[in-house]
Amino acid sequence: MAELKLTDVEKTYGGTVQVLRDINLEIEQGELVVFVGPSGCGKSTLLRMIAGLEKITGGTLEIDGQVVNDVPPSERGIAMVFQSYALYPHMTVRDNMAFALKIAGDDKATINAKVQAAAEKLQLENFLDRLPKALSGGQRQRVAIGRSIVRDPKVYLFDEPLSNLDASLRVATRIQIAQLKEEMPDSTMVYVTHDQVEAMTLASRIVVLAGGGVAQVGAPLDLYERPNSTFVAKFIGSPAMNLLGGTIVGTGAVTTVKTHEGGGTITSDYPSTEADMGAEVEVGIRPEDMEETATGDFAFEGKVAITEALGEVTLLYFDTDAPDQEPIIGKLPGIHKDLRGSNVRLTAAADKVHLFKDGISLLYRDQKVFLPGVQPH
Ligand SMILES: Nc1ncnc2c1ncn2[C@@H]1O[C@H](COP(=O)(O)OP(=O)(O)OP(=O)(O)O)[C@@H](O)[C@H]1O
Repeated sequence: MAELKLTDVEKTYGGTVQVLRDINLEIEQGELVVFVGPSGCGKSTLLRMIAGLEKITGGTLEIDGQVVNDVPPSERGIAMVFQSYALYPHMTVRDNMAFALKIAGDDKATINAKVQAAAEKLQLENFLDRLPKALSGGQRQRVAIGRSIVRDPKVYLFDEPLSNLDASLRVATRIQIAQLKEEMPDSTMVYVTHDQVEAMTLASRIVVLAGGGVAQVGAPLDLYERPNSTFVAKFIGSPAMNLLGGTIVGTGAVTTVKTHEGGGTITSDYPSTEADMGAEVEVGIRPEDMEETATGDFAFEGKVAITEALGEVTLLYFDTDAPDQEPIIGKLPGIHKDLRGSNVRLTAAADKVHLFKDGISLLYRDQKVFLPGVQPH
């Protein structure tokens, strides 16, 4: 039985403004599911509906087999960790963590044991007698997580828990959350973030939300390797996947495409049928899958307008002919500042060349794909 089951869930504000629709998701016990999507797509709203902080205006939400649409937050068996920690400033770490247990009427020995166990999991044993103001942001967030752990909830909900932390603390706390999840393999977690690295590294599955619906659900590397639409292709991965217009000139078990910009010919492992001959498609190649070539097939040839040498890699930004076309980006290992101003041909292995028709991957054209009417940014 799914720990969390959302069936045709929708959210309408004020009877007219629909922000989410047709949300169908099953989250199994032990999963860590991450919601990502462009700003305003409804990630927090969906999380808050699961928590019971926001009314569900259509569909059903089940936790552990029980419909909980009208069950108050405190009776849902969930714990929510917010970006803002929400600690009581005048209470020590120990008292913050013990608070909910005291309210619930647990005895002192039980409370102490639970607080101690949570503090050990979160490396907070040495801070139990401090006030929140004497802690770093990362430590405060761990106290907030500890406050959830002591309650042993069925589901943990995290709403951008790391977004108030600076870059290095963010990395350290992200790794602690990953370790914590490993120590609690049976706990179910739902996590909202803007951060691609958090999504890719923490998630067992990612839910890409956009335009009020679910664009794709899958394991992080599935979404990276087999995005179902140009939207997901551009949203997952940084810098974003390049999309080149092209015409199919060879069909079968592999597909050959002549590209418009930069006039190359490239082969993709995506299969096609004879009926696809001559079809207009978009060829997707990630910057990191582009290779420089002097001979043979290539996807794109152009003049390098800008180089960004980052140390281990160099990003090449190409001039494109079409005024509304985003720059084509290549990411080559090593330092290549000298390529600025020169003509470069880029190619990619056939298994790294994605094909999309009308925004939908050729691999997914027999499936229902939700195409959001918004562009990722
Ligand atoms: N009380 C409200 N009344 C009307 N519209 C609302 C209300 N609360 C949120 N919205 C709208 O619902 C949409 C989803 O908001 P939500 O905060 O869930 O998005 P989000 O994906 O979490 O965004 P972000 O990534 O920027 O935090 C937004 O367009 C927002 O303007």
